[in-house]
Amino acid sequence: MILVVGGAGYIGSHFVKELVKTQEVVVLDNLSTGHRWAVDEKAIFVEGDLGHAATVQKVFDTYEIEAVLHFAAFSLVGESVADPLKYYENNVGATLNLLKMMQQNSIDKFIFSSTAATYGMPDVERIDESTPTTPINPYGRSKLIVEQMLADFADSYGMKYVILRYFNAAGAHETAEIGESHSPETHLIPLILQHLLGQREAISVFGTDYATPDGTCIRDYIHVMDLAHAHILALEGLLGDTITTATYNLGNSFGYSVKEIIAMCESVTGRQANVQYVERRAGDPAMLVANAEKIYQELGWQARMDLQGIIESAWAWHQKQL
Ligand SMILES: NC(=O)c1ccc[n+]([C@@H]2O[C@H](COP(=O)([O-])OP(=O)(O)OC[C@H]3O[C@@H](n4cnc5c(N)ncnc54)[C@H](O)[C@@H]3O)[C@@H](O)[C@H]2O)c1
Ligand SMILES: O=c1ccn([C@@H]2O[C@H](COP(=O)(O)OP(=O)(O)O[C@H]3O[C@H](CO)[C@@H](O)[C@H](O)[C@H]3O)[C@@H](O)[C@H]2O)c(=O)[nH]1
Repeated sequence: MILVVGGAGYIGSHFVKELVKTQEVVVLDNLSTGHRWAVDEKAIFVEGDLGHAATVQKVFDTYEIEAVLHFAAFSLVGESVADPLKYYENNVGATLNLLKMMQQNSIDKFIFSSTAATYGMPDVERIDESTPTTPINPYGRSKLIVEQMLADFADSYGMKYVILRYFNAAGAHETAEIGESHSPETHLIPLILQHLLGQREAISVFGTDYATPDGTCIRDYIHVMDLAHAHILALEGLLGDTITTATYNLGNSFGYSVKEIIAMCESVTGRQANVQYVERRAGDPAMLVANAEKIYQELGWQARMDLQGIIESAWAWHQKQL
């Protein structure tokens, strides 16, 4: 049995849909930002908080858990700057509880959802795993602290782990049964598509004076099912004892500016956006683009969906929400 913490969230629920094809799955989620409807019906669902020791212990007592995948976190850069306590409490404090309960129950296989935000503002075109990690916002720091705890736990307690540093997740499941559904929504692609569906008056571009070719921020967008497949490979590696500890970037290795994303959304939907140029958002680095060669070399993982495919799948999902 595999435990997926945060499996009712955007990325976790897409992973669960894939995992239930081959494994028995328990999802633990407090539904703070996730949705019960997003959890595949083949998975067992437990509503509860990973920071609550008795809740986690009950899951470990009830099910024989071989490995834990940890997707649960707060993950908004701007919010983390406004309210760091919220981020350290949930992303570090509650995660420490989960790791402690795993140790007490002799569960030693762990996959962690980390982020490109751990790199901060690196001065490289493509970020690889050896790029220094100097996060520039509390969200990135909260994830890096967990990464460092995992390394210590591996050294001292023999914990086996895979850290996956995602770049910007986007897109929806091919069935359009699940997709990105955050409230409030803050992510660029869903905001543009909601605007193009008439649900928002305009799309704001945060900052036009970055040191990038068109002055807007550049990000590397990766399809949520490509992320899901990488987790399957990582899990197979841990369960098959071919991985003890590993850290991988997960991105498409292409950078797109905010303006380019808006243009691609316009092209996919055949609709014209009303764009407003506003101030920078706190905590945003100018450019984050992955070098994802390591996971290709070691696990054979490659992204399958390009930007157009990502936006087409997201568009299918958003249209279905009307
Ligand atoms: N979305 C991205 O682009 C992106 C990029 C890099 C990393 N990540 C990381 O990936 C993970 C998933 O992101 P997402 O976009 O799916 O977020 P999400 O908010 O949709 O999902 C997080 C899930 O965790 C649950 N959760 C949060 N705190 C919990 C707690 N204390 N106990 C139990 N459940 C709890 C929420 O209810 C939600 O279902 C996060 O760890 C995030 O930091 C996301
Ligand atoms: O209305 C908007 C929303 C966003 N942006 C910009 O679009 C880019 C992407 O923003 P967003 O979709 O909010 O994602 P990020 O802030 O890049 O963060 C995501 O990607 C990170 C990894 O790169 C993850 O760690 C985070 O969890 C995840 O939220 C950024 O430059 C934003 O400034 C706008 O210009 N207007």
